[in-house]
This record gives sequence, C-alpha cells and structure tokens, in this order.
Amino acid sequence: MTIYFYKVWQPYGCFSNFSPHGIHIQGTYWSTVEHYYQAQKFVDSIDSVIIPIIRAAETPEEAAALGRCSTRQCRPDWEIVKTQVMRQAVLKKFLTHADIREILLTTGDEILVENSPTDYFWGCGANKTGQNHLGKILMSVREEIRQLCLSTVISAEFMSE
Ligand SMILES: Nc1nc(O)c(N)c(N[C@@H]2O[C@H](COP(=O)(O)O)[C@@H](O)[C@H]2O)n1
Repeated sequence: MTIYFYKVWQPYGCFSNFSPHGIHIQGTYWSTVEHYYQAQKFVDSIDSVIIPIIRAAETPEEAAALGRCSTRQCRPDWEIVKTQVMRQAVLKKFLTHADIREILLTTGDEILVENSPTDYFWGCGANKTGQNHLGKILMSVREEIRQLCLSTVISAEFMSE
C-alpha cells in the first residue's frame, strides 16, 4: 500500500518538511526542515542577507514564501545540490526526534509519496506522475536508520559478550 502525505494536519503529516520538528545543523538551530532548506538556496549568493530572515520566519509557510521569492538570486549550484541538502536535513530530523522516527520505521517497506498537487519534483503532482524526490529521500533515510539501528544492536551484543 502506498502511503501518501502532504499537509502537517493530515495522516503522516510528520513526513512533511513543514512539520514542527526542529534540527541543529552545524551549530545552528532551524525550527523546521523547510526553514533550513529554503535558507540554503542563498548560501554564498548575493542575496545571502535573507538567510537569517528565513531562519527567523514565524512559520514554514513564511520561510517558503521568502525562499521562493523570484526577485532574489539563488546560489548558482542550487539545482545540483538541493537534493543532497534536503536529504541531510530530513535525516537529521528523524535522527533527532524518536517519536517520528518510530512512525517512519513502522511504515516498513511501503512506498512514501508527497501528495503535492503542484510540485512535480519533490512530490507526485496533480496527476501522480511527479518525481517524488521527498518520498524517495524519506525511504532512503528509513533504510539508513534501519541499518544504523541494526549495527547498534549488533555492537551492543558484541560488547556484552
Ligand atoms: N506549499 C507547500 N505546502 C506544503 O505543506 C508542503 N509540504 C509543500 N511542499 C514542500 O515545498 C518545498 C519545495 O519548495 P521549493 O518549491 O523548492 O521552493 C519542499 O519542502 C516540499 O516538500 N509545499
């Protein structure tokens, strides 16, 4: 069964980047993955002054609106690095928060899909043909955490021998 998620208040809303789960990355706190992701668009760009403003945004919706403003200039390599930036933040989110890590792990091997009606890159788009990169990242993070848990159990058993 495929698991669809999108808005925070809908089922599996904790998989959304807008969910209220803060992360620390390189010594800086971000109140959602969306805040971090939108700010990274402007690292080393002429519009980098926007970064602390995005970080201080009251809501992820506000952070997204600031980051999506078409009059500002994104870093030149954004299209190349954005998937890696997102994966790093999503992994940090699920390593930080045990409650939602459990929810992610209980999805087993189900396909996860961001059911965005407008986003054909991160989500599946209105007609379900989108690339679903956020769902793919979540599935790969799920696998990485599973492997981490497994190696922790194995080393705990080894230590007790
Ligand atoms: N508008 C909106 N509302 C939500 O509740 C969402 N989860 C999303 N999707 C997220 O938007 C981000 C992509 O932003 P850019 O288009 O690259 O600026 C990404 O985090 C999606 O998961 N959108």
